[in-house]
Amino acid sequence: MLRTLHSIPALIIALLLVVVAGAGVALSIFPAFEHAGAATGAVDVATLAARVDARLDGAETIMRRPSGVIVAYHLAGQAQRASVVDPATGEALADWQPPRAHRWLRDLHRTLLLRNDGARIAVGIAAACLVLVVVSGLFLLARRMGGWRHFAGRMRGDVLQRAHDETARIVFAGLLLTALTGVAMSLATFGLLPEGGDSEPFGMHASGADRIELERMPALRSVDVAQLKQLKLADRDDPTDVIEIETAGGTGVVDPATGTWLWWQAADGWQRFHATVAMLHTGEGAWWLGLLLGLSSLTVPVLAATGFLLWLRRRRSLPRLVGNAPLRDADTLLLVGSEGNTTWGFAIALHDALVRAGLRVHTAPMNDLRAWGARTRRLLVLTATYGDGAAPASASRFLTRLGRMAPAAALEFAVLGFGDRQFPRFCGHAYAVHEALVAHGLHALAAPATVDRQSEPEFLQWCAWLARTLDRALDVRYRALLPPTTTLQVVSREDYGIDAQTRTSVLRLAPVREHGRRARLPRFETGDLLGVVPPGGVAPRYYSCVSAAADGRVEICVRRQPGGACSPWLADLQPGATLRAFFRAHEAFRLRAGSAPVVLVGAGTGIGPLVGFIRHNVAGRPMHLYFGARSKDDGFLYGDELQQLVADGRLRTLTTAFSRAIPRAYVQDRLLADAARLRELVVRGACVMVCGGRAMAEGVARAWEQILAGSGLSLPRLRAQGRYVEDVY
Ligand SMILES: Cc1cc2nc3c(=O)[nH]c(=O)nc-3n(C[C@H](O)[C@H](O)[C@H](O)COP(=O)(O)O)c2cc1C
Repeated sequence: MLRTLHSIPALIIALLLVVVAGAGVALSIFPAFEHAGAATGAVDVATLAARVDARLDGAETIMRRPSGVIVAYHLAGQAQRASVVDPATGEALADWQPPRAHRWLRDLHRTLLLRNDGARIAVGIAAACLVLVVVSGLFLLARRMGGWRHFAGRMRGDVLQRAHDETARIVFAGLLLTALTGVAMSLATFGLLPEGGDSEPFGMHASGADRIELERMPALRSVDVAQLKQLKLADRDDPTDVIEIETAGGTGVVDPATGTWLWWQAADGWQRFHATVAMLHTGEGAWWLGLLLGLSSLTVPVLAATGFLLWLRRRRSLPRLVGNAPLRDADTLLLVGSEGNTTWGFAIALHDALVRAGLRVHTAPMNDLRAWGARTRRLLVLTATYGDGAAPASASRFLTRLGRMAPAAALEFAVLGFGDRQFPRFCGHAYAVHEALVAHGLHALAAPATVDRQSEPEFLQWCAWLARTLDRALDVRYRALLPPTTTLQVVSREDYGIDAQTRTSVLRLAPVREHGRRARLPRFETGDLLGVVPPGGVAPRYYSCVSAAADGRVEICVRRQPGGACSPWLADLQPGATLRAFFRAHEAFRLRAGSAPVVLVGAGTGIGPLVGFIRHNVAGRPMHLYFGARSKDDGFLYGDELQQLVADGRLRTLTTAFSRAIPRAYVQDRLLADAARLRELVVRGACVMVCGGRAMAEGVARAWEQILAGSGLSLPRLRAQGRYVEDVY
């Protein structure tokens, strides 16, 4: 609902807003320019009027522009002239004319807003839609960030998602202000808001033919120039004429014979409201605000374009279900909680297997649940987790809806969570759903199970358990929903390791020219994952990228797993061979920006992304590497290059641990030996990046717990701050 509320109006109004906002941007920047040229100095209106009257022949009207510039209309010969005047002397400084570009843009903006009824309605609706888009976008963003508490926290997602979210986070206040004031101005142009200021002066005359000097008029002396909008002086040739004045505080008429008020009406609430709205919308009168609003509006095209691309991407990867039974007929309800859609790949495989096994299955997003089907006997939930253990987009309303539904004691259920162990609340949403279903009276078939980073074996293991529980054979044919792939060619390879069966190879790959299009790599960073589907295979295997797209090639480390589905094939590819692969962002394993020291810990192929970070460390940030291999001559990946990186200062220290040397040592032993130095580094703000197998990562985490003991810091705290990150496989 929130997403629909956000995307549909966003798409409809994006174009219109780009035009209106575009002219608005430029307009809102003009007050800032004008302000730069405004003369300053506090005087009252009587003094200003006297000075102008003394210096300029036939001065008729004095205006103070919202930017502070004073403009006087006076006679020059027979013609009327407008001059910018110096309030300190009343002297004309230059002819005044609004800049041509300003006039043109103002006319365009106003034609859209004021002259043409259709356009006025469209712009009014667009402004209302913008309010909706900004507010719904704000809630969506808060949800993605894991709640309002984390609203200012670190952004996650790929480049496109981050560009959209980060821009929105910065400019939402400016856009909301523009939208709300735009709605108010639209309502006012349609007469739906009162204008205020009901009474008008009528038939006012000077009390005598003799006029006192402007400078001595008490009414004009009581008004500061900063308050002035417009002052119309009395006609010299008409002894009965009066002085009319409009200020920020109200409107009045002054008797030139006495200099006192003939009539005064203070601005009422509505007039003040409209003046404030106009000032907030246009920035006229507050040049810095105009600049801020202008810059926010400038981001509308960026938000529209990135939002559209995100929407398109989500739509393209939506799943297609075959043989989906209506809820009322289904004995099995399969609910899916997903945001990036990969969980749907598993759900479709399970759906098809259950249907083949003779069950009547209704599969739907978790948010679609409104009631239990009359024949539903079991509920299966497959859900991902986002934010800080929160629901993914397609499950955001599930728990609230469940709370409103009737208890269903006859229903049995099982939950399978999809997540990433590197997040502190691994599969947090799956556990929350399990508990809510138990609390709702449903019967749990088992404790929640989990799948780490879309692991096919873990999923198949759960399916095997389900088959036994249902007492049915389940033929699960999983096909990952893969993103578009790129063809890569092996350019070079280096092999490490004595045993040919378990050798590790470093492969360097380059993009290939396809369909006549230039060979180019999609964007990816060091530490992101390269997904490779082996010939005849269905599920991708992921390899950490050593290089980044900016390096112009893809570099990965592949360790042959005897009997493995992908690595023996991949590691045997010779230069010239091609493969198809795709990239997956691995946000949780990015090098933190800044100059704080970095402790890199890796073993085996885990060295890959760590070497990449060091290679890119041209600024010489302090980096300390702990690397575990079998021995100096067996599996010591990048041995020569690491020495070189130490020599040129990109790597501060290199500490190795060889598990097949005498005495044998593991990286965690080296870490503990350096405990005092490492504790000091972390206390001073260092971050830690660990890459390698699970057993190594667990050993390393235990070592860090000991290292940090008594330092006032803890591993969970470092993890929560994003200062202890792992890439574990
Ligand atoms: C922004 C973001 C936040 C995430 N937060 C968590 C989390 O808190 N816990 C977790 O176990 N997994 C988390 N994940 C990992 C996803 O749950 C996991 O990749 C899942 O397989 C995605 O499924 P989907 O593509 O169907 O949405 C997060 C992923 C992203 C991109």
